[in-house]
Amino acid sequence: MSTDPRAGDAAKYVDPEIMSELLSMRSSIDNIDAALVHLLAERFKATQRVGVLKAKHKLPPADPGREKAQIERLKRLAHDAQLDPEFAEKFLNFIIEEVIRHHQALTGSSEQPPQAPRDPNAPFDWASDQA
Ligand SMILES: C=C(O[C@@H]1C=C(C(=O)O)C=C[C@H]1O)C(=O)O
Repeated sequence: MSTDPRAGDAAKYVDPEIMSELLSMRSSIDNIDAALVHLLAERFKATQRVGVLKAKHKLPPADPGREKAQIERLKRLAHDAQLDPEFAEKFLNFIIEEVIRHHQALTGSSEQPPQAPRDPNAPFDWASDQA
């Protein structure tokens, strides 16, 4: 029985010579996934600082204009990098939703973020929530 965490179920049905090629590719995937986790951790530290600033100065948790610009920018970058721009948009919206949830928790707002996927053209209606 294999104890290599990269092997997964493939060890049961993949020939040994193909398996070593697969394991080598999975090593790169492991490194990339580790980098993604570290990058996300740094991004959430940065957005948490923004959330503290917003709470301190009573600013709304969401900024739809900033989100729209950021999503458009990342879609252009994704396109240039041969990554599906629609996927990049969904991924960023997923992260932003979580960030807004954190910001709402810091401000004590009960506003629920819109369900994913967030429409970048539909502004988050912070003002009406304050009425
Ligand atoms: C981080 C911020 O707060 C929210 C989260 C954003 C993000 O994760 O990129 C962008 C805009 C805001 O809706 C910000 O205002 O900069």
